[in-house]
Amino acid sequence: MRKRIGILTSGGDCPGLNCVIRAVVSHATLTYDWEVLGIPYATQGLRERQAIALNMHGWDLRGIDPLLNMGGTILGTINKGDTLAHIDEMLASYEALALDALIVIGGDGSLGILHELANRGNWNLVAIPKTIDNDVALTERAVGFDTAVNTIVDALNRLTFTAASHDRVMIVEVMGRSAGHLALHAGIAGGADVILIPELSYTISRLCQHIAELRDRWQRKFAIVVVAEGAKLCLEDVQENIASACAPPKCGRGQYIADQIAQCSQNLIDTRVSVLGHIQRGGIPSALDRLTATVFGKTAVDLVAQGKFGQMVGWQNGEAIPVPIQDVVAQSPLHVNPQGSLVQSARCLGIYVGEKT
Ligand SMILES: Nc1ncnc2c1ncn2[C@@H]1O[C@H](COP(=O)(O)OP(=O)(O)OP(=O)(O)O)[C@@H](O)[C@H]1O
Ligand SMILES: O=P(O)(O)OC[C@H]1O[C@](O)(CO)[C@@H](O)[C@@H]1O
Ligand SMILES: [Mg+2]
Repeated sequence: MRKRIGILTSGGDCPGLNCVIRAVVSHATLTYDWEVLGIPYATQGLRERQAIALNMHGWDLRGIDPLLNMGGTILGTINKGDTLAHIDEMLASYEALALDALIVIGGDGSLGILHELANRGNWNLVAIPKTIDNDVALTERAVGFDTAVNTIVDALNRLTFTAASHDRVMIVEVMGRSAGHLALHAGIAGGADVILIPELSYTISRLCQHIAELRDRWQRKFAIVVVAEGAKLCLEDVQENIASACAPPKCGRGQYIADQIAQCSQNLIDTRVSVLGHIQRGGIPSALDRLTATVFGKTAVDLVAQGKFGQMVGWQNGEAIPVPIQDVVAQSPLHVNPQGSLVQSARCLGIYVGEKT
């Protein structure tokens, strides 16, 4: 019998989601002649029993396929809501839509929620990792991360010249509440002098010392500081700074660090803060994200064809392979390894990445 599969995107949007949808729809229809239903707004669409028929090639009048390079998700997404309160409606929807399988594209948070739903409803679930945070376990790639890194690197390139022209310390706040992959990758690739991430706490005195050293020892009058939104102070500094007018969450991490740096020395240090915010989630997907999205989408459809459910498509050692969603959820969010090559390389290049653990 002709299969009917559902597909949804959940969690924060990112570049490359449409490219996954394109690959799934193309492979499912061309190779297997299945019907593909898009569930809008993730769990909300499931709850409201909404579905849109997706056909091959969302071509415009000139025959261009916009899904290859369009940011965001044509299905819409959500990253909040009390799913447990509406669990029965969602379970009933899967049955009512007569789905043979559901392909979900999500980050660690979404995969946890959908895995739970699938267990309770006995759904045939296949997952694809996406997130600019890159914190999904058991995969070396997640759709959207590469584009976000490139977006930040582009911003750092621009900020370096204006920082150098004015002898300023530029503080650049990037996303990453609990994992610092984005800050670390972009910071190294973008030539940052300081990278502060949730996994490695920093001290104000070492931060100030590093900025002073750049100036006094290396005659560098400007500096680039990349701060993840979840960067953490060392415990002793937390106690001292708790009463500070601008301690997080009263202010963002970037502004807080700018204030601390400005007070570092008698010499006036001129600071400016750029919060990149949701710019990091926008833009057209990079070539790498398009490739990852395409292979992930194709592999997910094959897993459905083979009846291999409860699996996420992961990227390991240059190949797309199935990994149990249960293990992914148990091991996520994936944190930066403080002893890993990236942190060690950053340190050897004279970047302050927080204290050694
Ligand atoms: N579809 C959803 N429905 C309800 N709550 C959600 C949904 N997606 C995410 N959340 C909430 O957001 C929390 C964190 O998820 P998060 O925002 O990290 O999404 P994600 O899927 O991991 O994607 P990303 O990290 O890329 O945004 C979850 O633990 C959950 O509380
Ligand atoms: O503003 P929103 O959409 O709730 O999401 C913000 C969060 O989502 C993420 O971008 C991941 O997509 C986090 O790094 C960030 O903290
Ligand atoms: Mg997440």
